[in-house]
Amino acid sequence: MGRNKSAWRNEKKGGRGGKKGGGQGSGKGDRYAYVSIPSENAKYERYYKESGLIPEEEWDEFWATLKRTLPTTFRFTGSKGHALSVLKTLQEVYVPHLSGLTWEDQPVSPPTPLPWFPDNLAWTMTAGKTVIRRCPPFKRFQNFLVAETTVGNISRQEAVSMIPPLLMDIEPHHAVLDMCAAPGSKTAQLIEAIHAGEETRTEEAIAQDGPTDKINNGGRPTGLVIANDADYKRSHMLIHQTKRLNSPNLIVTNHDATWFPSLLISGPNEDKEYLKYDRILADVPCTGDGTARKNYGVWRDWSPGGAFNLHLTQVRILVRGLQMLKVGGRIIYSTCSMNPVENEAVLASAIDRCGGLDKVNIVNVDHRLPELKRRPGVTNWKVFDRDCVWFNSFEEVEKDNRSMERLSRITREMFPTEDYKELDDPTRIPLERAIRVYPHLQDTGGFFIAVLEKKMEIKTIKPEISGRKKMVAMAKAEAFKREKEDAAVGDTESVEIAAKDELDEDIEIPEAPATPSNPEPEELIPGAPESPIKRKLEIDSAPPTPLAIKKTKLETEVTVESEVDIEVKAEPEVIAEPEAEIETEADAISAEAHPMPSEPWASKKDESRYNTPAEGKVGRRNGGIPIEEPFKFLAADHPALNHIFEFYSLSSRFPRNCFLVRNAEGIPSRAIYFTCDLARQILTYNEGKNLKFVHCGVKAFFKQDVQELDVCPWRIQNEGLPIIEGWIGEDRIVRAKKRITVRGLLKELFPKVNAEGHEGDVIAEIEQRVRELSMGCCILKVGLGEGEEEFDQKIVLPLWRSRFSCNLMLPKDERRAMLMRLFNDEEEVVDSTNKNRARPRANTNSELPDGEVLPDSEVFPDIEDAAEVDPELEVQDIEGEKPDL
Ligand SMILES: C[S@@+](CC[C@H](N)C(=O)[O-])C[C@H]1O[C@@H](n2cnc3c(N)ncnc32)[C@H](O)[C@@H]1O
Repeated sequence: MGRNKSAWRNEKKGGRGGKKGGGQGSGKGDRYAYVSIPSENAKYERYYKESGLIPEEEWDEFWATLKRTLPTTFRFTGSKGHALSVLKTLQEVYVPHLSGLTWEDQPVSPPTPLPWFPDNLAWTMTAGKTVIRRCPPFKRFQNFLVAETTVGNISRQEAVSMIPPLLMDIEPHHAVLDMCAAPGSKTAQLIEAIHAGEETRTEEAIAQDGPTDKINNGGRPTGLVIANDADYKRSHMLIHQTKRLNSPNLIVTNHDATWFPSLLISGPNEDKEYLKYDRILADVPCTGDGTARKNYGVWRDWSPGGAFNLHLTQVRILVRGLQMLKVGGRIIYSTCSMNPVENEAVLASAIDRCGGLDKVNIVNVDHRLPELKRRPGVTNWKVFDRDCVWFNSFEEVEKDNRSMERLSRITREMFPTEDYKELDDPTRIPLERAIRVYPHLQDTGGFFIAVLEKKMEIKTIKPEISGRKKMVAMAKAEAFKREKEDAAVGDTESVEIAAKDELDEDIEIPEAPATPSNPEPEELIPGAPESPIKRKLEIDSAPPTPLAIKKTKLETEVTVESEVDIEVKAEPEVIAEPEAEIETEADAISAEAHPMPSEPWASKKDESRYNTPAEGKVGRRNGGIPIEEPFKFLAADHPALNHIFEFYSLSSRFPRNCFLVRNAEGIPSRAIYFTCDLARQILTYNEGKNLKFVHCGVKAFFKQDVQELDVCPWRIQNEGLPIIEGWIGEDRIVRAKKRITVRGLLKELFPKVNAEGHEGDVIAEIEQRVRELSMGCCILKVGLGEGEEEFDQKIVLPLWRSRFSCNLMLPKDERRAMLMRLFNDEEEVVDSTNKNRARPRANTNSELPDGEVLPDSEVFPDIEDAAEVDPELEVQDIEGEKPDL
């Protein structure tokens, strides 16, 4: 945020330090002009120039590309049928209008698909911000992108960041762990993969007869994604980022991935066992030096020591992931760094610790994504120390006579061993199977990816040699040596033994990662506001908690002992903060999850999020530790569920045991959430074990104030609708075919039920059917029509039948997105009744004229969520909030 702002401010001022011109396609219309940020860092340049990683003949192009602003890339939500129709709109409506344009006499390119991404589902766009804001066809395109992003059909994501999930081959039954998930762009892809093909499978399942549906689970996936991040606030960004996907197959956790706890689930014989994952993503914290094209902080803060700091944490995360993986399962290790110390050295070290190639190997993925230009992982590299001295081996470090403090963080594991270099040695680790993506190859950021497969259970983990302990040992040894030399007595052998003892001791107690009481040297952790380096720092500088104290012991368990399933015992109880409240908090700190305010298609909502400091709405805390509401499952025969199943004639094949609420009493007082069976097992079997679950479940039903006793107060939430709609009985369904009906319902709030034959009768087609319906929630199903006036796609929307009107329960931004997509209508939604303006303070309907029911939570979703937790908050917030009319 800060970085980009300053970058653009600099540009307006004429810039400082940035080079001008050059590069392919440079011109006013394209982004291919050097941006005037100080894209200079002598050490960074020297490191990559002298590293030998980039062939000499490619250097100029590599370096020039790194200095250019990254093109904007975005992705369609592949698992949603809806999103595919949005892709069609892009291809058939927008691209033709954006082709062949010039701006200020310069050609401007239309968006094009990323050649290596399957099914044209990801696109790249080089048009600059000025063009997007000022050139009318691009401006219209921007509106389209904003609208579709808001409703979850499009996600803005850096191109290279899309690669790891594509190599995971996730299937709907997989248990997937995303160890370092925030802000969640890859998590979204993992969730989409879990839900791939669900729409078709569900339709087939619904069409089947029969009382039970155990085998195909009603078409729903049986797998699960667990998205974890060690940073509490960032773990809540995950909720925000994934919310648009409405997945019941998601749990968000907040643990340090180096000792991610083992989770109990049902075993095959009614017993319990620890969950092992089919797929794991370890997209670890890194220096992020491949992100210089979008992260100004890299230019400002890159230093050779950054990689040393992170190497050990990266190894530990990967080793813990390998422990938790099923035999035959795959873990993807990735970073947005190009430095071998954070990449190949980590792979080699983790494989070695796990027992070598018999246990874990690197999978050859050369044939995958054939259009992706890449370079193989390196088998030989040098290490550049903080004084910009190159070392070819650890022996050279040991011989160096500069102060130990200067060399302390360099460990043997950071170097290639001789056998990596022997390409024909079948026992060496095939590091060349990893993927290196360099910016100049396909106009992207720099990235590293490796796919690892677990071949056998890992029984023992080889210990690590800690840099810090080594430093102490070596410093002591050196001091001792000097002492001896000074005294002209002593033998060098005893000095070596002293050092060795320290190193051995190190094996017993691995080094704890940096904490406030164990800070990193400042030079090594520069704090660029949005840099990944800063992100690491944020975690390290979190207030000390009992959790941090516990770390050392648990890390010892992970890295030294045989594979022990970790059960967290000593952490203080952590209870969920009310989600809505935290989302607000997370909104303010979101650095990466959303388009930056300066992004041309960042929505207003996103911009305000960035402009709002994280203050005011602080969640409840217990001694600095966030308080989370527990997840309580409703009994299958709970009266609220009985009422719901009866009112909506919900099929008996729809599972009743996966509904939950978020309060300690387990009372369905406001919202009822739905999740999958594996998530249910995890949340119930691991309850009371101090695990930090921060999110699970899709809001399926919400309790509405109703005027009459026989009206079911449980209305279907829009986010839960896709999961439930197919199982609802005909009694609560209104069917339509005509475009005019859909448009009218989207365009107008509270259209009259009794306007038959009068002007403004927007629901003529369904009026009779709506009159027959009893009051309350129902669903509108628009079928596949063939006539000219009919719709050619399926739509299902929640509808509320009031005494005098029927109203779609959709937030305005969703109405706008649909109006734009389906009818190319960019005009405002109308409220012909004007009733919202006289909206009462609280969300009671009794004060409304004509007995209308306002779907409050749809108009004010955050407020209602917050109100669920604290009734006082409800009144205060509603008073303070201005309806967006
Ligand atoms: C490179 S980012 C992950 C990006 C993410 N996978 C995505 O695609 O949006 C690294 C994340 O790791 C988190 N992190 C840092 N140290 C961690 C640890 N020890 N355990 C778990 N997460 C950690 C950071 O908070 C940060 O969100």
